[in-house]
Amino acid sequence: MTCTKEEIEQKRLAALQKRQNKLVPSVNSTNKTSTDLLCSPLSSPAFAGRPSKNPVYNSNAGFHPYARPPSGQGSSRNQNTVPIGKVISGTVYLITENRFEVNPSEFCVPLINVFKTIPSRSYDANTKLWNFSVSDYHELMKQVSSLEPYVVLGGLPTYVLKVLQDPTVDPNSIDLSPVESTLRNKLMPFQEEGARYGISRRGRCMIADDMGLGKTFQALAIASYYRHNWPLLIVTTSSMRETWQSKIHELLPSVPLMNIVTLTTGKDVQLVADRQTEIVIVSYKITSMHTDLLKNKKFGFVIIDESHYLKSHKAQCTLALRGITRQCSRVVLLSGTPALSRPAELYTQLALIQPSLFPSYTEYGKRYCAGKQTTFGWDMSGQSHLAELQVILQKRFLIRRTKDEVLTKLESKTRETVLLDSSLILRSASEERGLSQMAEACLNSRPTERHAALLTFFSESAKLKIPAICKYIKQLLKEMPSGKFLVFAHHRIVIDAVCDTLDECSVNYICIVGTTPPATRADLVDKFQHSVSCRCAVLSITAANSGLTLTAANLVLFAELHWNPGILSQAESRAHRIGQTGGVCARYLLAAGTCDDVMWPLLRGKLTVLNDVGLSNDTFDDTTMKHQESKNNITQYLTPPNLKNKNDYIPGTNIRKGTLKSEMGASNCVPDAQCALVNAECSKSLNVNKTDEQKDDLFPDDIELEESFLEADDDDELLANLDL
Ligand SMILES: Nc1ncnc2c1ncn2[C@@H]1O[C@H](COP(=O)(O)OP(=O)(O)OP(=O)(O)O)[C@@H](O)[C@H]1O
Repeated sequence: MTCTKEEIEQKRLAALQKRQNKLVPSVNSTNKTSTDLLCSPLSSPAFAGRPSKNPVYNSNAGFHPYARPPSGQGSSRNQNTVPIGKVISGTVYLITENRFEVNPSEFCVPLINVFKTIPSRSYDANTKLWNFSVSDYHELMKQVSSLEPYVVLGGLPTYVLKVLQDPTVDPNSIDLSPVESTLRNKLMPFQEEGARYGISRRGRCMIADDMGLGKTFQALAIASYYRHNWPLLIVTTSSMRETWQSKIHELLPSVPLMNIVTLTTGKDVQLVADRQTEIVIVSYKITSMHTDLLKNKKFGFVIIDESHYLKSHKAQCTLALRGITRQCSRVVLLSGTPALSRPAELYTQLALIQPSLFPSYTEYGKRYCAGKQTTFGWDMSGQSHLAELQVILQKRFLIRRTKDEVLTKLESKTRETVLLDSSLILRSASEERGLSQMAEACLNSRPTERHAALLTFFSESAKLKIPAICKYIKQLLKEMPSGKFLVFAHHRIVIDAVCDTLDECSVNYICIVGTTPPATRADLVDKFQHSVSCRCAVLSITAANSGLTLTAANLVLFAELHWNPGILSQAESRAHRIGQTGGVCARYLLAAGTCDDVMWPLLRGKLTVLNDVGLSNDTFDDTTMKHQESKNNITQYLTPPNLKNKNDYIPGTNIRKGTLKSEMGASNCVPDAQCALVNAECSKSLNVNKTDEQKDDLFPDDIELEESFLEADDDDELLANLDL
């Protein structure tokens, strides 16, 4: 038997009536009838001054106070279709330290009327949302509660309110005289400010300054200030242990060398337990191997260098450090790139600094990573409420300065891309088809399959790029007869090919890959920095992107990309840091039709997210493009035509949106303005403001990606990343 429309509506009303009756106890006024409840918001201050007929009357359903008033007042929706029992929800989040915004699920007159009673209200015509002063937060929430249960706003989480109310210590009031004078006298003014910040946070913070700004100096200054809390544990990458030891020796001469233990093998274990040992320096790997030993030492101060390695909250090393830091009073994290690609990567580090601020990873992810539950668990690969996260980071966790801000004498870094000569990127028709399929798999397959597709594409592209890379380096050596430069690559075959080319051209160089022993690295760096004849450093992107100072170079070439913008930024900073006396150019060698075509726009999108949360001021947008000399027509740079999906292409051209070709702009067929628009669209579709469908369009998890990436790597860089 089927019901008529009227019968259905009657049943619906009866059900609603029942539900409203059930709601009675949860509403403040227990004496109200269900009809009162339906109409109760009408008597709230939000409706003051409103004509009594204003609530939309539905002949079947009665008054519905939250439907938008009839036409002419903004909404095109049919008022009569709004069901009585509908609840208007909304989110509240910070947009600056002093203001918050409300984003209701839909237009709602009573809510707007409440907004209009708040003195600090402000309407943003761009977002079409209302925002208010934080000082009016409780007042607004109190007034909105009078609209319950029809309007329910999710307020600011308790931890956000706690951060806002935090009594702050003025860093300028801190006296640095307890810091050992040798170090104190060397600190630059911004480094003093960093040390003061750390002390004002009671020794629990992150120094997130740009690479090469002397985070080591600042961390040791904070540690020296809290010397009464030692023993001090320094956790760093295996290649940086010796550097830390020599810095301590140089900057804190009052610590006897015999009281510093650099734990490299099991045989030093006894020394850790020794009572006179004041400082222990360990790698991440050894931290996980000897967790109990380190816990027993009861360190009072822990420095975690390059803390962005702690991306995964489930990794063994993270768990070990959680146990060790929980029992100590001071924890200082150091990273120039705390999140390499997305907000989810920050959680582990933040939880080490303040274990109890965020209730859980899930809560953090739901709020700041647009966390969504999927059939495979939570997807935390997105981003949300970035402005609020930025406020929390700045108020509670970290200090970050860029080179531009503090090293005014340091010349700026420029970034260029060179489109390699495609006539040298030889491929047969079947290889061409294979590449097209790989590109298509990267862009269109399911996220789980996409990882593998990208890895295959990456390694196939490496082989193809080699002749063009080598030709470019030969050309460069001719055009630049003097001056030093760095060449970063990932695959061993590319690194070997670059070394062979340098040998062929009789160029003196150093090479650092994952298997280069830490002790040898220091000698190689010394040779590059000081030997006039040594012109080039060939470096593995994964093994040598951090910790090295190679300021003798003014040019940094990237023969291959990496999907992590932070890794590339770190690598560029080997040359662009304190000690650099000239300008630095970072030059990316790209080949159209290879995986560069997929990775370049991906990188730009990821950087945009980090900019939004205040963890990067970098973009790849201002990169200028050059061409390696070629006899061939530019049309060969087009992405293979069989990949075409009409929506992915610039109308009227063969150019895929956001690809290398599209970035070449006016020179070939796309007017500049159109090109800029396309690139903007492209970065939007990559990571920023993603819709659910677009999210599916991304490589979801760098951690997983990197693990499989390392497995697929034919170089010993695997060790470099695992033997941290
Ligand atoms: N106050 C200072 N006086 C002299 N040299 C300094 C000072 N601060 C930093 N340096 C030098 O600048 C270089 C970079 O310092 P450091 O390695 O501490 O930077 P960082 O921020 O930790 O870099 P990264 O993020 O790349 O590890 C080093 O060679 C260091 O000796």
